[in-house]
Amino acid sequence: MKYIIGIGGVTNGGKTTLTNRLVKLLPNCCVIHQDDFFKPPDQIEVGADGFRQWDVITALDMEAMVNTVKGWIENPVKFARSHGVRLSPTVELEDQEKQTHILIVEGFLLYNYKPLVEVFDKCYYISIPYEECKRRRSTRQYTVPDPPGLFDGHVWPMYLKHRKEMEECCLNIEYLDGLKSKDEIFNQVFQDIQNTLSKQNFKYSRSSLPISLQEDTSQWNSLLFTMIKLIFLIFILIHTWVDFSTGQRQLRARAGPWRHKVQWESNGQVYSLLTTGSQYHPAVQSRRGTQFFLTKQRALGSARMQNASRASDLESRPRRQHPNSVDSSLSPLSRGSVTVLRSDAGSRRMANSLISGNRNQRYLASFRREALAVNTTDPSTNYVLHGASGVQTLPQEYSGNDGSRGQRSHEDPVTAAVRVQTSSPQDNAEITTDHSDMETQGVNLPLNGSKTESNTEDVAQPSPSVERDATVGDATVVPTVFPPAASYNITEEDAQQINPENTTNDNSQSKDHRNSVFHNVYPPSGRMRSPALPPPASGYGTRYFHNGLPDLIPDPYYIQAASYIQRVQMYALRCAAEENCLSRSAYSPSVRDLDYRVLFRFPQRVKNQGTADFLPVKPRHEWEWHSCHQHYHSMEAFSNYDLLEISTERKVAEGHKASFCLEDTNCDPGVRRRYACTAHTQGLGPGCYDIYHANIDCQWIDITDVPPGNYILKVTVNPTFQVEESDYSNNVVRCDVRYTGPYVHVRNCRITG
Ligand SMILES: Nc1ncnc2c1ncn2[C@@H]1O[C@H](COP(=O)(O)OP(=O)(O)OP(=O)(O)O)[C@@H](O)[C@H]1O
Ligand SMILES: NC(=O)c1ccc[n+]([C@@H]2O[C@H](CO)[C@@H](O)[C@H]2O)c1
Repeated sequence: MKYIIGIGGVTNGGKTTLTNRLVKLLPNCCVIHQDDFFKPPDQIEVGADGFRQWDVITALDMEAMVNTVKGWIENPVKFARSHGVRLSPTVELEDQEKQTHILIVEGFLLYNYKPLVEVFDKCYYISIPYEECKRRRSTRQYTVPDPPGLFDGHVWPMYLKHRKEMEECCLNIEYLDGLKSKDEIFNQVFQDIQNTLSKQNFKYSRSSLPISLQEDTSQWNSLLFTMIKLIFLIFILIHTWVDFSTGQRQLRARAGPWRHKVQWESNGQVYSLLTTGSQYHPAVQSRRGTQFFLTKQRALGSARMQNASRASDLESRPRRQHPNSVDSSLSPLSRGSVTVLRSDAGSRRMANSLISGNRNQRYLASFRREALAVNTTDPSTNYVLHGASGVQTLPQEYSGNDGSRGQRSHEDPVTAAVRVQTSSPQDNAEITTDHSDMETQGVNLPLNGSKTESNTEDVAQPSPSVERDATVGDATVVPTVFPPAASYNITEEDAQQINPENTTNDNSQSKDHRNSVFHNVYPPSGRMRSPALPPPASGYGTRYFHNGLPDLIPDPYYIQAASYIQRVQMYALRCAAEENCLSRSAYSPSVRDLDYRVLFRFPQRVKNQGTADFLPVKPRHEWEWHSCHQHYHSMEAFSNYDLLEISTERKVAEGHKASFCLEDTNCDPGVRRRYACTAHTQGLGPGCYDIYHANIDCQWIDITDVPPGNYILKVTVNPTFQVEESDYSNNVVRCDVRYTGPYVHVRNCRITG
């Protein structure tokens, strides 16, 4: 049985407050928030009144919203699971027919869009008078804060207009007085839902609904039977848990082939990868003297010791790793001999993507794609996939090192689609963007739509505007030679000049090959093959946009769209350690390579909305080469990540400078990509976006030492103002973070200046 409830009403009427309370008490209840289907700010029309028209139906991606509702109708169990909604245990055991599933759709413009109106079984509408509405609204901080005069100039007039239209439509709506207390409103609605459901003979489990329904003896018998099945289920779960918790200890005690097990955890789900052990080469001290976390106290026997010496050998030999692949020593998946990948947790829930809290099916595709993209550079690689409960699984970010910022993939969407198809519906992170009080979280299932629209286009599918010509593409032109020490950036045209044949030097033995270990050892002049380029002009040589100033703006929607927790073992974090992406405790000598770090991962998208290129401060010859990630660092700090205490804004996790490689990952329609990290041209042109997916290396805060609680995530771009911008007030995004241990809920991301 499916029951869809609409909770509409005026802004700040108390829709979200009511919804959150209902969700907690109604069984198998999912929520869709209309606010999560707002289009991104730059797609919101500016009216003749000068205001962005937020309060009209075209500001929302209603098609996506309706599709999301349809997704629930098609399969509420799958939907609930994929959005992290806890289902009552009986759902697993009962007939589909007997199950009750409830969907609450909450929003300010629910009853003005016909395709949506048609789905409701029950419509509520909360209203409050003008003064109260204005008062409550003034206390609110939306993702995009209200400019002065918006309420009187746009919000309230639009509310009156829409309400009139709705009333003329003769819908059967139950009006609620939003001036009543929260309790009163809740009791009224809850009672009403109960009555309706019992009238319709909906059957609830007694434990999940706090009213007793008429039950006969046969129902009691069935309940008893269900209880027995439940106890059995709990027994199995405990057994599995005990097995797992002892797993790591056993692993340490054993040695030899097949004993090496890569384990990681994403949003509460544990994954593991068994390898022959031959793929793993322990890290050695880095050239830069970074202290490594790999401990010498490993008790893994002689097989490992051999590996260790092999690793040292490797360090002194040319490393022939494609820069777009992960370090093979850390990446069993990128080699041919990978053997077993399995999901210990059975039905695996993947970390990226859609979310309880941030909600849109189209996001789902894009982030799943991202999550599922495995860096398999070797086509001969075979995978054997096991799902403990028969659920098909694919490797996601099997380690912390699935890709660096220099290795951002622009994956073929077809491949992506295929991968998405093979994923299970459970492959979703639990991310909440609900803007209500953090305590009232419940089992929200927000599906962020608005954000979705643009992000999907930007991430999941190649934007029509993006010109993916060979000179900028990841795999084609990479200048195999470098200009002499000079203070300029190489633009796409420069790259062409340097490598006029537009070919890649494929001889990996050559010292000029970009992957050659000699590449960084020889002075740049030794690698010079092209005529010297003209001396730098001011502005580091860009010939495109050097008038005006750049203006970076981080995308708040992007951050909250795909945040999750990942637990990764130390030895899979070698590059990260080298880049100082871990907190101090990771470098303690007592830390073993099988110990876990807890990583709070999130994506980032930064736009240059200014009128000039954002260019690295350092001249090119001063860029620092990071061999682990195979890219240059062109400025001291491009972006900082911090986790703060809410009241004092004190840092609770040692933030770190985000690893980065500036590039035009994507551009607005009509704007050409000119900077590509893989072509060693770093910069961000006006109208372009520098995108960092949540599953790349170092795209996190190491929160191993942070206790569960509520925090603020602070993301700052151009934190030290090294590069001049026209506006620094939009460089910081703050988000509300609720960290529960296995999960993190990121909400209310906003630009805070
Ligand atoms: N019955 C009530 N009495 C007094 N204050 C209330 C009541 N219900 C909600 N509020 C307060 O009003 C504010 C807005 O509530 P809420 O977020 O639930 O509204 P909303 O209708 O979802 O708004 P919007 O659609 O604009 O997001 C909050 O500060 C909330 O605490
Ligand atoms: N959620 C948002 O992105 C957003 C941005 C700007 C304004 N709003 C307001 O939200 C209300 C509905 O809940 C509307 O009145 C919008 O003005 C929301």
